[in-house]
Amino acid sequence: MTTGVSPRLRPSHPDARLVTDLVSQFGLEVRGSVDGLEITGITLSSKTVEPGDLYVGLAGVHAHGAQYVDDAKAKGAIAVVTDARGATLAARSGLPVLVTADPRAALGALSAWVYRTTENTPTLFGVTGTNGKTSVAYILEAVLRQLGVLAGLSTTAERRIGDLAVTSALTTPEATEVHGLLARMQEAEAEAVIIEVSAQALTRHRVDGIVFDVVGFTNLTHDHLDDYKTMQAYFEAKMPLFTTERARRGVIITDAEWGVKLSRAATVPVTTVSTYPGRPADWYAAILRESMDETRFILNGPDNQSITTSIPVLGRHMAENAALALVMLVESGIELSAIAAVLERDGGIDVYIPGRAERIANSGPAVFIDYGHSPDAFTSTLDSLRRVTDGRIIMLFGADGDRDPSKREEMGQIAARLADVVVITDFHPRTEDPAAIRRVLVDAARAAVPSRELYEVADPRKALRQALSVATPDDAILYAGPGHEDYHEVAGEHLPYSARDDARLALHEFGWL
Ligand SMILES: CC(=O)N[C@H]1[C@@H](OP(=O)(O)OP(=O)(O)OC[C@H]2O[C@@H](n3ccc(=O)[nH]c3=O)[C@H](O)[C@@H]2O)O[C@H](CO)[C@@H](O)[C@@H]1O[C@H](C)C(=O)N[C@@H](C)C(=O)N[C@H](CCC(=O)O)C(=O)O
Ligand SMILES: Nc1ncnc2c1ncn2[C@@H]1O[C@H](COP(=O)(O)OP(=O)(O)OP(=O)(O)O)[C@@H](O)[C@H]1O
Repeated sequence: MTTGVSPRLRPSHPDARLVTDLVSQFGLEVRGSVDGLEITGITLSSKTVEPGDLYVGLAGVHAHGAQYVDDAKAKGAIAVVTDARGATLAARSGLPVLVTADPRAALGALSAWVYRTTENTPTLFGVTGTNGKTSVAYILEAVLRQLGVLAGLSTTAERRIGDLAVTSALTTPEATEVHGLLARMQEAEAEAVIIEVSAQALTRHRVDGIVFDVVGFTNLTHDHLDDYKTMQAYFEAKMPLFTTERARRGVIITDAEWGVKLSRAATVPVTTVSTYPGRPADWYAAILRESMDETRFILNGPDNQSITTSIPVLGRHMAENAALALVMLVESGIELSAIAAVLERDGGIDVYIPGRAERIANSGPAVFIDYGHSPDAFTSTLDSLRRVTDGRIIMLFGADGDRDPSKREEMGQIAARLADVVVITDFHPRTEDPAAIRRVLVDAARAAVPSRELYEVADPRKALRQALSVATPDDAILYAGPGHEDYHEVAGEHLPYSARDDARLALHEFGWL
């Protein structure tokens, strides 16, 4: 069992910077002496402080970071940045304290200065949207690799540069970590860096201090209304990524109205992509062929530019993600003909997206582990699966505790409408009562389709076996939720659980593997 503090990637040979320079650069109020002090890093969690760090004590939802200053000092922090309240809390530590009114708002600029990330910056790609960010990021990285370009990656699943990877805790890391990561990628001579940008990241200043060369938008659908209350507020949280303060140009999927609205609100030059010929857009993607393992599509753009290629993943939405990634690459200055040549050479986009419609085995019923945890993600994957499945679709899922409860009913309804068999289980209950979460899903599914074959099985291991026990080799099982993750979060603890490993084990037990 673990409480899950993931390691961070940060520069291995950081240049030291004088605290006196930092103070004058940012006009900080100093309490204590900083003469001659040098810092080599910056962090806002005492748990991840390294010797020589500037520790930033932020007011949080549960605590004030300055409370942990003794822990930070013990790990080697040499000074603290915090607000007025934090300065009082940090005084006892004896560390010099640098005071600013809103440290979170200053964090991006401070971190960029500490790690010098505004110098020699690689080409920066940012991806946002409710669903598809991780997938687009992996596709961008794959195509860049196929083009011979080393790209660093920051996703919900992992932060990675070449063979060096660490597991992610947040979709978008805090600003201190983003800039440390960027500096590490610069050290590794990455020519490009791809960062998934969540709405929360924009709201909480996590990508401040970065100007992306190209930003991409997938879609905006029901999620995170616990944070934003309305879809309009959620839209307004994402919109600033498409302004000149944060980006140079944008690529937007305009299949739905939110994309059209964003393309109008953006203050950067925008290129649009659609999968509907009737929609006004600069580029159109059309599906040519779909199977459980591959989606082939054509993408046509201005000046008769065209590419026909495939992505080795199930789903129209994955082709849409690929189209967005390809147009983002074109907008970064890469010729489509150069991309077409390497994709032709390699037989398509050579990408592995962990836990996104990931097929577990090629024998027995097709089992897909998918990170879908919103109504639109369910719809997209179930629709795609229906088009390529001869037998029945068995949908196994649960819902996150402590995350937007308003989407649960819709998830239950969609599963009941679009699948043939529904198995409802526990996902990450976190601090909520798992039975109460299941009850909402079960009631919504039953109300939507009273005749639907439905099982409620709390233990996910047993639920998976329940799904397999009713499956034939022609059927498909969609296990939505766990994706790449290797834990279940229950009451503040991470319990080991990998749906991918368990699916392999279960397929063995049933004699399918
Ligand atoms: C609501 C939210 O964003 N909360 C974030 C916030 O937590 P918090 O304000 O509760 O922090 P706190 O526990 O009060 O602690 C205050 C300060 O003390 C520090 N501290 C705390 C304890 C300690 O021992 N030592 C220490 O230094 C913390 O680092 C923090 O700076 O600061 C923490 C430290 O950076 C984050 O881990 C935490 O993200 C939580 C886990 C979270 O779930 N965030 C979600 C909503 C989120 O950001 N999601 C998006 C979108 C995902 C998607 O697209 O689906 C994401 O980008 O991941
Ligand atoms: N373009 C899309 N449209 C609708 N659903 C999608 C799309 N792309 C992916 N999905 C669904 O959303 C799930 C999550 O995909 P992905 O991880 O790429 O999105 P994300 O935006 O990064 O989400 P998160 O930040 O929660 O990881 C997939 O497993 C799939 O079910």
